[in-house]
Formats: sequence, C-alpha cells, structure tokens
Amino acid sequence: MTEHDVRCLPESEFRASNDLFREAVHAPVATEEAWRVISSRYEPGRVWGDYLDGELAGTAMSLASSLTVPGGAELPAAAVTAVGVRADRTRRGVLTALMRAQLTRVRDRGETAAMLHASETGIYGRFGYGVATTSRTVALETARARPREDAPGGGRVRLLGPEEAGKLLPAIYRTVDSPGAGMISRPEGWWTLHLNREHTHGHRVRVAVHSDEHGTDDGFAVWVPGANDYRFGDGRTTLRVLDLHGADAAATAALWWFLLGVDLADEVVAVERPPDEPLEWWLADSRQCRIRDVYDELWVRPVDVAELLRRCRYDPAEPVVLGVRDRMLPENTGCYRITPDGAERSQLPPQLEMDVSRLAPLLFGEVRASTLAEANLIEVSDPDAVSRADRLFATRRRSWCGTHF
Ligand SMILES: CC(=O)SCCNC(=O)CCNC(=O)[C@H](O)C(C)(C)COP(=O)(O)OP(=O)(O)OC[C@H]1O[C@@H](n2cnc3c(N)ncnc32)[C@H](O)[C@@H]1OP(=O)(O)O
Repeated sequence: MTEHDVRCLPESEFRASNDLFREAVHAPVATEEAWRVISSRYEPGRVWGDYLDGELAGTAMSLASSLTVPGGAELPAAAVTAVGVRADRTRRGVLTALMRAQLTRVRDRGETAAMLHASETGIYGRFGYGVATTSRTVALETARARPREDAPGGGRVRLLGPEEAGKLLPAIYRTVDSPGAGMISRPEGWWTLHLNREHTHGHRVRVAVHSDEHGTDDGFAVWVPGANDYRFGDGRTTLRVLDLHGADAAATAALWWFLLGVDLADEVVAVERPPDEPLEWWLADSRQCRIRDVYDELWVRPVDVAELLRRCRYDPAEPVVLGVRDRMLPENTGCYRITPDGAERSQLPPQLEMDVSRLAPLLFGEVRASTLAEANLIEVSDPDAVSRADRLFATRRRSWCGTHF
C-alpha cells in the first residue's frame, strides 16, 4: 500500500511545487525572471505536497478568492490551481490524498466552496466538483464584422501602459456593475501574473480602458497581438483577447468596436466569453461572430453545503427537499429544504437525491433538475419535485466566470 505524506509546504518548497506542476502540464520550468512573477500567487498555508518515499510526488495550491452565487452574494472561496503529479507517480492516489487535505483545510478556513478550471473533464467529479459555468471562444474578421447602426457603444477608449494598468484594472474590475453568478474576486497575485506575461509567456499584454460620457472608467480589454511574418506566414495578424469586462452593454460593446478598428489586425479572437454575450446581436451580420468553441469553464465544489444553499436566492416555486451525499466531506451529507425564501437543513425525507458534485451545476443554472433526472444523475422519490426544482433553480442570466486562474 502506498504511504502518503501530505504536507502544507513551507515557502522554501514553493519553487519545487511549481517546477513539478509545470512538468506535469508539459510547460517549460520557469526561469528565475518568470518565477519572480509567478511566486506572487503562492500564499503560505495554501500550497500542498504529497511525498512518496521522501520525494515530492504531487502538488496542489489555491488562491484566496470569493465566488458570486445566484442572488448576488459573494462567498469566500478557494481558487484551486497548479495541480500536478509526477508522471512516474500517477494513479497511486496522490491527487486523492491532496484533494482530501486541501478540501478539509478549505472547510476549516471557513471558505464555502472550492473552484477550479479542469485540464480534463474526467478528473474532478469524484472529488465533488461540478461544472458551474460555460464559456465560448469567438472569432471576428475585422474587415467584415460591423456593428449595427443602433448597437450600443459610445464613450472613449484609451490605451494604458503596464504600470497604470496594474493600478487601474483591479479597481475597475471590482466596480463592474452587479457581478453575475460565477464571477470571482481576483487576488493581487493573479493580477501580477495576468499583466506581466512578457516574463512568463514571452509577450507583453496590451490594455485599453473605456470611460463613459462622464469620464468614469467602466471597462477594459486585455489582449496580446499575434503577428504573422508577412514574408513567410499567411501575413495575418490576430488580436487574442484574454479579458474584456464592461460595467454595461455600452462599455463592453465599445471595447469590441475599438478592437475591431485597430489597424493592421485581420482578426479578433476572444476566449472565455459569456455564453449569452449579445455580440452576434450587436453586429449588422450576426454570422460574422464565429463561435469557435464552447467549453466547461468554472468547476465548483460546495464545501459548506448548508451555507452555500442558505446564501443563494431561488425563484418562486413550491419547496423541494434535496438529499445530498458527500463521501469526502461527510458532514455535508443530509437533507436540505429549499424555498424561494432560503434553504435550511431538514429532517424530512428527500424528494430528490444526488451526489454533491451535481449541486453546483444545478445551483448555477448550468443544468436543469429534469435533465439530471433524465440522465439518471439524480434519484427521484417525488416526480413532482423535479418540475418544482426546475423553477426554483431557474437563473435569469447564464452564469459566467471570465477569470482564468
Ligand atoms: C486545477 C488544475 O490545476 S487542472 C491541472 C491538473 N493537472 C494535470 O492535468 C497534469 C497532468 N496530470 C496529472 O498530474 C495527474 O494525472 C492527475 C493530477 C490528473 C491525477 O493524479 P493521480 O495522482 O494520478 O490521481 P489519483 O491516483 O489520486 O486518481 C484518483 C482517481 O482519479 C482517476 N483519474 C486520475 N486522473 C484521471 C484523468 N486524467 N482522467 C480520468 N480519471 C483520472 C484515477 O484513475 C483514480 O480513479 P479510481 O479512484 O477509480 O481508481
């Protein structure tokens, strides 16, 4: 039997943890210069390692963040990242041991949920994570994509240097109006890495800020230009948009029109866009918004189920009693009565029963209870409860995260 020795790593081991992770994802080991930037994300007490025979075999870490849930409450949440196991130590339970230690610590710290972006969809369901948000990649040809005459826009767009961007963007992000379900707070170390990619990815980001007619900054776009040598390549230049946020439709649309108007760019491709962003509806020819990909974005693991259910808001419908099973954090196992006014633990028998990994997809509106029932992913004792749950968990807007970590 494999002997696991899971430890919370001291700062002196952070670099080794990062090296191991980068090797596991086939990325080059960070240079000294890159490590100075990357290390800003590493927080004491949040980096884990599992040792087999005295050697570091796997690692996982998290950033202190928060998650907006349906109804608008922002709950403390751990943003799990940099998970990797040495290729010669996989399938021996290293990840399982790390996940158990990490989730237990997340719960003890009082964080309501853990969340991550998964490298593969087959990994994290067994640990209670489920897909909470979906994203899409869109591509627009600058020569053909034009706004409708009455499309939103206006205001002013200006370019920022990296230093100014580092000062302004975090504040603008925080003031983006009514953050929707699935959005997260961005730790300082996240911003450092995001805006200093020349040290880690070899290209410097470009940043534009939008301000409204009163001069208030209310949106920004971050992109990297990908130029193709016109003598050898196909001569096309693509602007790769990593991050675009606006307080309202006018700010978001104005940033799009700015990007489409940048000289010598043939295409604008943006990743991790909201699934219901009305971009195609803003264009004169909707087909010019090409959807390249649609993918699972944020995976959420309820850590304190009672608190998570209590802080969400629900649509009008008759109550439903949900039974939740949680093998890794058994204190979550039990029944919860959900009503439009809130949710609480209940001694009533469950009308619908599910593994904890189904809870986030349901709560964030990623899937309907009736779809889960048809897929045999929830057990139904009261068939009427399925349509009641469909109504209770209906979300008006699609959930979206928009922050890769
Ligand atoms: C949030 C992020 O950072 S995402 C990045 C994740 N990292 C990577 O993808 C890097 C490359 N992969 C790895 O480092 C490892 O293979 C990991 C982390 C995915 C898995 O680590 P392991 O130590 O092998 O996992 P462990 O042995 O605990 O496996 C637990 C279970 O998950 C299963 N499993 C592990 N990896 C995968 C996978 N990629 N796909 C499907 N199932 C998997 C195992 O078969 C095992 O199943 P069982 O309980 O039925 O026997």
